[in-house]
Amino acid sequence: MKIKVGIIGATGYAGAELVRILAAHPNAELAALITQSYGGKAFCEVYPHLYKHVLMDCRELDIPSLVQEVDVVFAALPHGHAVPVAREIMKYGKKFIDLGADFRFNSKDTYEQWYKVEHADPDLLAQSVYGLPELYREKIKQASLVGNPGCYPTSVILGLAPLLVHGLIDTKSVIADSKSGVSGAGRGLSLGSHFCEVNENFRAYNVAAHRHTPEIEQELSKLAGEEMIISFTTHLLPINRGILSTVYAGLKQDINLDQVRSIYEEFYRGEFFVRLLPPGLLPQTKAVAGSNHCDVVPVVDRRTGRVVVISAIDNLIKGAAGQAVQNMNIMFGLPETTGLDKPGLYP
Ligand SMILES: NC(=O)C1=CN([C@@H]2O[C@H](COP(=O)(O)OP(=O)(O)OC[C@H]3O[C@@H](n4cnc5c(N)ncnc54)[C@H](OP(=O)(O)O)[C@@H]3O)[C@@H](O)[C@H]2O)C=CC1
Ligand SMILES: CC(=O)N[C@@H](CCC(=O)OP(=O)(O)O)C(=O)O
Repeated sequence: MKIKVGIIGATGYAGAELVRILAAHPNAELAALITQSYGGKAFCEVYPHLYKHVLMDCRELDIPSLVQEVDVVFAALPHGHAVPVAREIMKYGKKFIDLGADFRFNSKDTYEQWYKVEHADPDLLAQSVYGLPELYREKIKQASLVGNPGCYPTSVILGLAPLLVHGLIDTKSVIADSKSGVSGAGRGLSLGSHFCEVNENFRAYNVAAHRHTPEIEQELSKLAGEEMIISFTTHLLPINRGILSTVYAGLKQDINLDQVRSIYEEFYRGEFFVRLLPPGLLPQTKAVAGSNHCDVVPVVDRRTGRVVVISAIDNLIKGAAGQAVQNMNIMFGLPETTGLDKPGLYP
């Protein structure tokens, strides 16, 4: 039996990655590719790399007909747009996975404050599960509505989780310094994404104001069991895909690297997608590009008493579409790695 899938926002960068992954997924069947601008056009005209792999046309959203054809719907839309769509689709008993920010928050007020839109359905928000499988697998199994994590939060939370669960770091001392490739900004045109603005350039943006800050703080606070506030700075790298986060935190006790590494080994034992790299290797964006892996390495700096954690993901895969498919696999009782077990591309 194949899971019938609809994708709303299939023509964005995250949506197109969903299409690519699901076209090769042995237990999924693409049923509807929904767009706002390309109705009636062949999908492979919008994304030629999928010629001969995806034969469908794009179409516009019509919920009554869509729900007759699908078991699950993914939304890869700008924030604010998924809520009304999820509400209608879920009335028909269909599962819903949102790649945007509309269902990630425990608090409607926090979402509204940072995303500057009203949340149109707080009751639905309360039903959603935060879709980070390595932390919430059991809840995701029961969920009908999943808020897929943001790309930067995935890298920072997976990097710090073992240290927080073991109470090893000073929770007031965390600084996360993250860098992303340009596909993180989506396919839409904007001055900041132009070739001449990005190429041979490197800059910080949204300093002390990035909207992923409260999402990261929400999850770190749950892991720590206390309210956490962090410094979080994002930077734009002149590459297509990839996020590298460098996270600094003060250690609360004298602990050596071997002890820290064994805590990570234990925490991520059995997790295929999170790779604690062996001594001598450090995470890099090229080593995860095209795969659903999150590479992690903690380093103890005994001179400063800090731990430095480096983590890397592909923002479009573990940071978006791959993680969303991982969630779908869990929600439908499939092995979690189905359709996602391929290594990335190198160079
Ligand atoms: N890019 C990334 O690395 C990540 C993205 N995300 C999230 O995923 C979502 C999609 O991001 P991304 O793919 O980058 O964005 P894109 O800008 O590349 O794509 C947006 C998609 O949404 C559709 N769309 C845009 N505006 C509307 C609207 N008003 N009504 C209906 N559909 C609309 C577009 O349709 P059309 O093409 O027809 O105009 C397109 O399919 C966002 O919420 C983003 O935050 C999450 C993690 C990582
Ligand atoms: C490089 C780049 O611009 N990245 C985006 C990623 C944010 C994103 O995808 O945000 P939501 O999923 O929370 O909507 C940014 O920093 O805004």
